[in-house]
This record gives sequence, C-alpha cells and structure tokens, in this order.
Amino acid sequence: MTDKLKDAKIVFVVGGPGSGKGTQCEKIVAKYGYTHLSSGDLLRAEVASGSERGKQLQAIMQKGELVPLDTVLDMIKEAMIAKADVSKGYLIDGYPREVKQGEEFEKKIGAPALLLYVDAKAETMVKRLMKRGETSGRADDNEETIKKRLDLYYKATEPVIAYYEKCSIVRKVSRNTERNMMLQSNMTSVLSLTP
Ligand SMILES: Nc1ncnc2c1ncn2[C@H]1C[C@H](O)[C@@H](COP(=O)(O)OP(=O)(O)O)O1
Ligand SMILES: [Mg+2]
Repeated sequence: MTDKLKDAKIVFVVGGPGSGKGTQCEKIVAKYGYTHLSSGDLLRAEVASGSERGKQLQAIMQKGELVPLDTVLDMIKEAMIAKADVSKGYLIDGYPREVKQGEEFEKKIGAPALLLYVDAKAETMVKRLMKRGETSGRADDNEETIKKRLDLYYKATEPVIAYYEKCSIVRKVSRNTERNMMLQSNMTSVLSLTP
C-alpha cells in the first residue's frame, strides 16, 4: 500500500469496448471533480512517446489483447500518486480487465468504494466503435480487432463484475438509467466529499 493513496476514494469503471466508459467519466468529473484515469489513454500516451516500451505495447493493443498486468498497474499507480494532493477521488476507467487485475490493485493500492458498470448491447458497441474508427486514428478500431476485444471482454472482464457484486459495490448504468444516475443517492453518497 502506498501511504499517499491510503484514504483515496476509488471507483472502477468497467464496461465493454465502446460502451461509453469515457463519456460517463466526463460527466462525473464535471459534477464531482474526480480525477479521471483511463488505462487505455495512459497506454496510448506511452505509445505516442515513441519509447521502446511503447512499441511493444502498440503491437499488443493492435491485436486487441491485454498488455501485461504489471505495466498497466504501475502506470495507473504513478498517475494516481501524481494527483494525490489535489484529487477528491479517482475514476479508474478500463481497469480491471480481469479478476486478477482487481486483486493486484487492492494489494498494491487499495480497495474500490464502487464499481461503475457501463452496460451496452454488443451490437451497439460494435456500431459505435466502427463509427469511432472513421476518425479516431486508433489502430484497434477496425472490424477484426473489435471482434477480438469484444470476445475478450465477455471472457475476461465480465467475471470482474460478478466478483465485485459479492461485496455489493456494483452500480450499473445503461443508456436508460444514464439520465437518472447522478440522482441516485447511493452514487452521490459515495462520490461526494461529505463523509
Ligand atoms: N487494464 C488493462 N489491462 C490490459 N490491457 C489494457 C488495459 N486497459 C487498456 N488495455 C489495452 C487493451 C485494450 O484493447 C486497449 C484499449 O483500451 P481502452 O482505451 O480502454 O479501450 P476500449 O475503447 O476498448 O474500452 O488498451
Ligand atoms: Mg476509453
């Protein structure tokens, strides 16, 4: 455990590729002033830096596979520490991608207060990703890689939701509930500053 992050409020944001995790996070940032950290964005920044490690990451991401756990966890932890003095809490978007990632996070950083599950139909996710691919410039927004990312989501990431349901910290948000989400008292009490 890192001292600086000892009492940090942590919210995991989990959902399939193109489910709208980033959009939900932006809304929470606007309303609650949380720090948004997207594992995918952190990884893409490393790729963009042109480093040797970035090149290896790029090759993995292009195939729609998961990068090594230690790499992504180190990056998240570093980014969290960098914001520790000003952060009201953290939205960890795109992590954990598998149960093991959640367990390691808890060992090295701390336990999440909440898991926000961004639900969307497979068909919707594929449509959005194909559309995003027209302008995103992302090497993984193509039909073949999208299919692999979806398969991996159902196989490796969905079990994460069941895992955290056991401790009753999962809150589901889908298109229908989106508008009401910010009014839900359980969300508000966890996210707000008042103890
Ligand atoms: N927690 C994590 N563990 C391993 N690989 C990850 C990861 N988060 C992101 N990646 C890698 C694999 C993903 O296919 C890629 C893009 O991630 P993302 O930006 O979260 O994409 P998506 O739009 O599919 O949700 O980066
Ligand atoms: Mg994203």
